[in-house]
Amino acid sequence: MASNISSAVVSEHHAEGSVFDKTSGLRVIDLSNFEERKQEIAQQLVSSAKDVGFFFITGHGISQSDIDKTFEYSKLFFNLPVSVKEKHPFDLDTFAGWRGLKELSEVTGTRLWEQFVAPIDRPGNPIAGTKYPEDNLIPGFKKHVEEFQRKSQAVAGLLLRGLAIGLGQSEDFFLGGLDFDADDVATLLGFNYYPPTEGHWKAGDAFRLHGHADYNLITLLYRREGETGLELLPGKDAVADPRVKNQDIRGAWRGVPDNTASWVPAPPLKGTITVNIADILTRWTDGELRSTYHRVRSPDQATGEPLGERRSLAHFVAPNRSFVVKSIKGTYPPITAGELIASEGHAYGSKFNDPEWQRIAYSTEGFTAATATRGPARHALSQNPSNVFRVFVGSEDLFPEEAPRIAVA
Ligand SMILES: O=C(O)CCC(=O)C(=O)O
Ligand SMILES: [Fe+2]
Repeated sequence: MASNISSAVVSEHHAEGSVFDKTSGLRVIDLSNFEERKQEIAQQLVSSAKDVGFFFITGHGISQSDIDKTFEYSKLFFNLPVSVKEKHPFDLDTFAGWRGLKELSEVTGTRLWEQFVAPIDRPGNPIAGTKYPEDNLIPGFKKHVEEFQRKSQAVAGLLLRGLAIGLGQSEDFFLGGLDFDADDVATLLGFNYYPPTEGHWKAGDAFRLHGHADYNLITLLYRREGETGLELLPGKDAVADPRVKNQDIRGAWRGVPDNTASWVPAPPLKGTITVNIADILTRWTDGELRSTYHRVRSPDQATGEPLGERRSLAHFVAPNRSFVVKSIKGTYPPITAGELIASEGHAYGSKFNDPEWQRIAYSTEGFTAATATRGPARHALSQNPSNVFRVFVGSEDLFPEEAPRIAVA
């Protein structure tokens, strides 16, 4: 049984020792004493990975002070002036770098999210030396990112060993591409910053992060207590999405319409890391393990959610770029992890000037009463039914240093 979980949030202890979070229904998997318990852990991991593709882990050994320190670096980075951050722009080939509110608003339709995806800065990396601010601006930042990722990657190693065991493969089956010291290491630490919404929205009817599935192998998502908003769409994943061709699960920067019904809230659970299966693992396992769509909804004042800033850390664990991903049953053609990652980056890049894609991904199709009944959105939507997201870009005062590029009808 998980020891460091508050009994107030975890309800059911099932006969076989499984623990589930009451709010989200997600399984809480205790990784402690992995070597002795790996068969049991393996069964729990595979069950969750096949079912929702999301779960919480405890007994992971990452200290709260390491996590807190990484969140402190997040503050230091995002507090830098835009003129500094934009010197390290998002790179389409490696998925690393900074994406600001203005850029993301054009691609995703939301103006409530800023991201810095931090690489491991090895000399052989094509973007070596280009993605970090000068060390005197944030002393020790790059070094800390590497140390933190090394620890987090060790936890990912346990998860991948467990998943391999549970699938009847050799224990190191998924570890082949995870050489952290190689020059083509591709694992990244995503820093997400969602600005405060207080005074701008009265209800939880805008999205901080659009619905998406992660492009990488497996994600360890670090969140802060009380920072709600993450929602999942069980059953809607990379394989189930008809817009993703069955023979081609690769990054496509797919947006799932945010109006789709049945999003399940998954608030953070004290002492745990949230883990999700991502596209490369789905591809590798012929769709057996699910890369599930998820998003971050803006807080709803009516239900007392905090309206202040929100931050998260997404450790996007990925095989090294030269590693060839071959699906177990041969459903998908072999491809290098580097190509998969770059195709996701380029798909994102191609959205800049593609209004038709934005229309399909984020706006009206299937738009239902679920959103239409919520406060300001309803009114604004009635003014401009063509795109629900555009109605929120009127709040330029949120980001005074950025001029609005999208006209509000
Ligand atoms: O901020 C969150 O809770 C989710 C972040 C996420 O899904 C991502 O960075 O891919
Ligand atoms: Fe994600």
